Amino acid sequence: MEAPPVLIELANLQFTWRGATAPTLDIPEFSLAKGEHLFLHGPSGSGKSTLLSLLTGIHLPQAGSVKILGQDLSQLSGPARDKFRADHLGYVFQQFNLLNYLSVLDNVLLPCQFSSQRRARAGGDQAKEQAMHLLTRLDLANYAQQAVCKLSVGQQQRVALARALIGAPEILIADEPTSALDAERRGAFIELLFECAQEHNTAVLMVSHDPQLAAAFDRSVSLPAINHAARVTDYV
Ligand SMILES: Nc1ncnc2c1ncn2[C@@H]1O[C@H](COP(=O)(O)OP(=O)(O)OP(=O)(O)O)[C@@H](O)[C@H]1O
Repeated sequence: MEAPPVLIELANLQFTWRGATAPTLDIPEFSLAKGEHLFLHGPSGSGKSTLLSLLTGIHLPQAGSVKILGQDLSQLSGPARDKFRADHLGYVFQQFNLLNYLSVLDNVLLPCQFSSQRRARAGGDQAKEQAMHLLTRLDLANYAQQAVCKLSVGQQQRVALARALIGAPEILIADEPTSALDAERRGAFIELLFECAQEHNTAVLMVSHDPQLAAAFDRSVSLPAINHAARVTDYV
């Protein structure tokens, strides 16, 4: 059987925050294949959020390459990277980042406003139907017209998932998406996330501190703690 296409490919990546005494990230290789569910973990400060900011093209590495769907992000201008992100990446944030003054349905539809590709894949003028399908799947259909601020934390989390998946982005990135949920609801949320991602043919890269969640994933990658002392002596 042919290997599934590679969606994310990092090679010889180095990134150092300004003023840091050691590279924040030094990753010889890293990849995510189509359909894969990858768990990324590591101690606080190991660079998980920094890595996500490179995968989403918010920052660029000083060395090496970040290729998403074969596109080297360093070759794109800032606005082109913003468009590329909106077209191909769904993102679930730790604090959800929902717009409180909009309804649940309008929050879910937001990516279709920023990306014509996502809108087309969501059915164009029928995007509302895909949004309602996702909301039904996530047990939120009755809340579609409610303001998101009236929802519980778990419900808001599911709205954030629906928003990330509308228009079937190739990659879903979830940054500590379960940290606001209790242990029981964490497992259920991950299960739902996988099911919905599969329906939309979306690969999943999830970051979490919680090693107990790793078992549910195809593969785990661990970022080591940044050893400033050791690196500094390296340079002496
Ligand atoms: N904007 C920034 N400017 C300078 N240094 C930064 C910046 N953001 C992060 N860092 C530094 O980069 C290192 C990695 O931080 P990062 O937030 O990526 O780690 P993390 O693994 O996501 O941590 P946590 O699990 O606590 O969220 C830390 O030493 C941090 O102080």
